[in-house]
Order: sequence, then structure tokens, then C-alpha cells
Amino acid sequence: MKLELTQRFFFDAAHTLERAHDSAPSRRVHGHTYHAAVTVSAPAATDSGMVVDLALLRQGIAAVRERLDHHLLDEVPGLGRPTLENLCRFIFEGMASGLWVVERVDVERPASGDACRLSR
Ligand SMILES: Nc1nc2c(c(=O)[nH]1)N=C([C@H](O)[C@H](O)COP(=O)(O)OP(=O)(O)OP(=O)(O)O)CN2
Ligand SMILES: [Zn+2]
Repeated sequence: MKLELTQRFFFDAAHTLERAHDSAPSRRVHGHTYHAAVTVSAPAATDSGMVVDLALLRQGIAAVRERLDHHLLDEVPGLGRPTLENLCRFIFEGMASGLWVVERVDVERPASGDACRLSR
């Protein structure tokens, strides 16, 4: 058995996106509010009664979030093409060095109903 713990957060960011699909709005600089969630796990029987202290998890998230929030995503080192898929990977990799096992990362744009999940 294992326990999973999730912390949600959001960030606002701008980007452009060149696509095979002909979309002028995508090619212009535009912004989205992204809602994200990081889920970490631990064996169900922990001495601490915690997967990890949420304060530590939030610190890890804050460090990754700072690299995205109010940035032009096209210019974020290591992100690559600013898609939901690459945002999942970027956050997953950014959280991977903590005192936890990252199970999955979700990134959504609720306003347009787009969502992506990267699982371990
Ligand atoms: N697989 C993905 N496809 C697309 C992503 C993505 O992250 N992963 N992102 C986008 C763009 O960010 C875009 O802003 C959203 O585009 P879309 O919903 O298509 O809106 P448009 O204004 O471009 O309208 P169209 O009707 O598609 O012309 C796109 N794809
Ligand atoms: Zn977009």
C-alpha cells in the first residue's frame, strides 16, 4: 500500500506557439493561467504519519513555480517548446530531486479545458 499527497498551484505565463495547424492567435504572444498539481508518494506505513511535510513540498514547488510564473515561456531555459506536455516534464524534473517520489504532474488550462498528465 502507498499514500499519495497532492499539492496544487497555479501560475500565469505568456508564450507563442508555432504549429502545423494554422492558428494566427497561437503565433502571437498570448497568456494563459495554468493550474498544476504535483503528486508525491510514500509507503502507507511511515513513522512520521506524513508522505512528506507539506511545507517542504511547497518549498520545492515554489522554486519551480518561480521559473515559470509571469515569464515568457519561450525563453525559459530547459523548457523547450512551451506546450502543456513540456510543462509537465519541466515541473516533474524540477521536483525530482526532493525527499519524495513524484508520482505524477498535472498541468491544465481550465479556461479552455486543456489538460496534460505526466506519470512515473
Ligand atoms: N498538444 C498540445 N497542443 C496544443 C498546445 C499544447 O500545449 N499541447 N497548446 C496550444 C496553444 O497554447 C494554444 O494557445 C491553444 O490553442 P487552441 O486551443 O487551439 O486555440 P487557438 O486560438 O489556436 O484556436 P484554434 O481553433 O485551434 O485555431 C495549442 N495546441
Ligand atoms: Zn497558448
